[in-house]
Amino acid sequence: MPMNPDLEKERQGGTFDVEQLTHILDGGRDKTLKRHFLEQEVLKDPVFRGPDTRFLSREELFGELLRKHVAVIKKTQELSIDDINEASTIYSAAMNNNVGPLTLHSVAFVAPLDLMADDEQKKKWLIPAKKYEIIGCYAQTELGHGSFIRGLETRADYDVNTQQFVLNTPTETAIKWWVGGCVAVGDIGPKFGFGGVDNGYLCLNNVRIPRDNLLAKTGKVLEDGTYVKPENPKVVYGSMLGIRAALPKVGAYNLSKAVTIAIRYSCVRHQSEIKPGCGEPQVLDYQTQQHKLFPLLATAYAFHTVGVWMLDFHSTVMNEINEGHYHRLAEDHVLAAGLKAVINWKTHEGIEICRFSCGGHGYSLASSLPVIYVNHVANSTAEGETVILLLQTAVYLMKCVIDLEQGTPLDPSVAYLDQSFSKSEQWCSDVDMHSLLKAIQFRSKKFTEYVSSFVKKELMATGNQQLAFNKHKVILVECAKAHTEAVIMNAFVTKVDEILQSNPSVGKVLSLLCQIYGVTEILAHSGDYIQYEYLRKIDLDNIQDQLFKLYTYIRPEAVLLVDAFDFHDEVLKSILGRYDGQVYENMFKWAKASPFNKQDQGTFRKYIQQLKQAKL
Ligand SMILES: CCCCCCCC/C=C\CCCCC/C=C/C(=O)SCCNC(=O)CCNC(=O)[C@H](O)C(C)(C)COP(=O)(O)OP(=O)(O)OC[C@H]1O[C@@H](n2cnc3c(N)ncnc32)[C@H](O)[C@@H]1OP(=O)(O)O
Ligand SMILES: Cc1cc2nc3c(=O)[nH]c(=O)nc-3n(C[C@H](O)[C@H](O)[C@H](O)COP(=O)(O)OP(=O)(O)OC[C@H]3O[C@@H](n4cnc5c(N)ncnc54)[C@H](O)[C@@H]3O)c2cc1C
Repeated sequence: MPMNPDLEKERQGGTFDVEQLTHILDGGRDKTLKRHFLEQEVLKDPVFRGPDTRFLSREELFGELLRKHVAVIKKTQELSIDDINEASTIYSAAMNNNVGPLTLHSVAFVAPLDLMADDEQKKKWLIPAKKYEIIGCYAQTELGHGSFIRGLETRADYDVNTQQFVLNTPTETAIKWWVGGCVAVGDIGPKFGFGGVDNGYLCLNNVRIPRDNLLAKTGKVLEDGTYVKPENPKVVYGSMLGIRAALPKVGAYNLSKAVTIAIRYSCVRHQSEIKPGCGEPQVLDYQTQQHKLFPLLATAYAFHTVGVWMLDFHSTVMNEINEGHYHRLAEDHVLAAGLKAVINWKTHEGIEICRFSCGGHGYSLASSLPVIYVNHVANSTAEGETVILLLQTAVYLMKCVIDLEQGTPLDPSVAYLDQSFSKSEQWCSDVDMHSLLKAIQFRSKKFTEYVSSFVKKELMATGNQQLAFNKHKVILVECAKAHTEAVIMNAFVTKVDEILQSNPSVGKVLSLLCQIYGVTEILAHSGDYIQYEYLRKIDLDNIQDQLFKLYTYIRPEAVLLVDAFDFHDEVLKSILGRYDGQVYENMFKWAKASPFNKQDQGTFRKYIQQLKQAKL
C-alpha cells in the first residue's frame, strides 16, 4: 500500500538516524535484530492468526487469547528463549494489546518460587512451573482486603499430627478474590479490561497441604510446628517487588504505543483552517495538539529510560539478596513502589490524552487506544494501589530526614537530599536539562523537609507514628511523587548525557525531550518554586516560552521519534497508527468487516415492527 504523502514528507525531515535510536532503545543493534527475528517468528506463523480480538465477546476473547498464549509458550520453548525481554517480545507480538491468560503464572507464580523456594522445592515446583507442567497463580488478595496484607483473614493452621497446614477462608470477606489465572473455583465476572485474564475467586474449606509446601528459603515451620523466621522478614514481600520493578517499563511500552498512534494520526489528520483559503492543516500543527502530545512523547522516553534502569537495579539487588546481602532491599522496594505508582498513573492519563487527541476515531476500537487503556489502567491498582505504594516511599523519605539529622549516610537514589541548593540565577528561555534537574531535586528536598516538620510536630503531640502519618497522608503522597519525579529526571538526564557522547545527533534531540519533560514538571508545580523562592515569575514566564519553542524544534522530529519505538503494525494493531498512514481506507474496510454488519439484524425488524403495529 502506498505511503500516505504526509507521513512520507514527515520522514524526509529530522536530524537523527531513527535506526540508531531504535538500537539505543533496544539496548544495542543485536537486540533489535533479535527482536525483529522473534516478531517475525510470530507474525509469519499461521497459528497466531485468528479473529480480530476487538470484535470478540469476553468468552471468545478468553478462549482465543488462551489458544494464542499456549502457542506463545510453545514458540518460546521451541526457540529456547529464556531472556524475559525476548519472551515478552514473542508475547506482545501475539497478544494484540491484551494481557494473556497465563501472564500471572509467569510474573506472579514463578517469581515467588524463584525467590523463596529452597533447592528441594525448586526441583519439585520451579522447574516444572517454568516448563508449564504446573500452572499457578498468586492468591493473596481477598474480597475484604487487598492493600492491607496484615489484615488478610485466610488461615493456615498447622496440624502437628499430620504435618499439614489446614487452609481456611473463614469468612466471606476472606474469600480469595482477583486471583489472576485462578482456574479452579470461579471467575469474579466481567471487568473494565483484562478480559484475557480469568481473575478468580477461591474459597478454602479445610484444604490440607503438606508442611513442606511452605516455601522454605526465607522461613520455615519445623515438624513440631516451630516457626523459624527468615533472616530478613521483608523478603517475603519480595514476590510483589518483582512485578512492581517491571511495571515502569510496561508503562513506558504502553505509553509509547499510544503516542505512536496519536502522533502518526495527527500528521495524517487535516482539520479546519489556520490561514483562510490555504487548506486544512495537519492537526499536529496546532500548538494545542503539540501541547497535548509532545510532553507525552518526552514522558514515554523518560519512562523507558528509568524503566530500564529500575529493572537493572532490581536485578542487582535480587542477586545480592540471593547471596544473603539485604542492605539495598529497602531502597529497591521504595524505588519500585514510587516508580510503579507514578509511571502507571501518568501513563493511563497519557493514554487517555492520546485517545482524546484523535477525536472520534480515537474512541473507536479501530485505534486500539481504548484496548491499550483498559488493559493498562489496571496497573494503577494491581500489584499495589497507587496511594498505598506512594505512602511506602513517603515513609522511607521521612526516615531519610532522620538519617540526615543523625549523620547516617543516605542511599544513592536520595543522596541529593543532602545537597545544598542555592536559589537559581535568573532563567532565560533556554534552561538546560541539568538546571531543570537541580530544580526538581530542590523541590523534592524542600517538600520532604516541609512534610517531615508536620509529621514530627504531630508525633510530638500524639506519640503515635501511624496517627501522625495518617493526619498528613495527602502531603506525604505529594512528597513521594516529588521524589519519584527527581528519580525519573535524574535517570533521563544521565542517559541523555551518555548518548550525547556516543551519538551526538540522537543525544541532541533527546536533550530537547528531556527539557520538555523537566519544564513540564516544573510548570505543573510552579507555585512551590515561588513559595520556596527558588524561581521568580519571570523565570516561569521564560520557561513557558521555552516550552513552546521546544515544540517547534520537536515538530519536524516527532514522527521519526515515534518511528524509533519501532512497533510493527501487527503489534500496534491500530488503524490510526499504521506506519503507512493509510487510515481512512482501512477504517472503512475494518468497519465493514465487523460481525455486526454481517449479522441479520432480525431483532431490529422484530421490535420496530412492534412499534408500527402498536399504532403509536
Ligand atoms: C512472558 C512474559 C510476559 C510478560 C508480561 C508483561 C505484561 C504484564 C502486564 C501486566 C501484568 C500485571 C499483572 C498484575 C497482577 C496483579 C497481582 C496482584 O495484584 S498481587 C497482590 C498485590 N498486592 C499488593 O501489592 C498489596 C499492597 N500492600 C502491601 O504491599 C503492604 O500491605 C504494605 C502496604 C506494604 C504495608 O505493609 P505492612 O502492613 O506490613 O506495613 P509496613 O510497616 O508498611 O511495612 C513493613 C515493613 O516492610 C517493608 N516492606 C513492605 N513491603 C515491602 C516489599 N514489597 N519489599 C520490601 N520491603 C517491604 C516496609 O518498608 C516496612 O519496612 P520498615 O519500615 O519496617 O523498615
Ligand atoms: C486487574 C487486576 C488484577 C489483579 N490480580 C491479582 C492477583 O493475581 N492476585 C492477587 O492477590 N490480587 C490481584 N489483584 C488485586 C490487587 O492486588 C488489589 O486490588 C490491590 O492490591 C488494591 O487492594 P484493594 O482492591 O483491596 O483496594 P483497597 O486497599 O481497598 O483500596 C481502596 C481505596 O482505599 C485506599 N486505601 C486503602 N488503604 C489505605 C491506607 N492505608 N491509607 C490511605 N488510603 C488507603 C486506597 O488508596 C484506595 O483509594 C488484582 C487487581 C486487579 C485490578
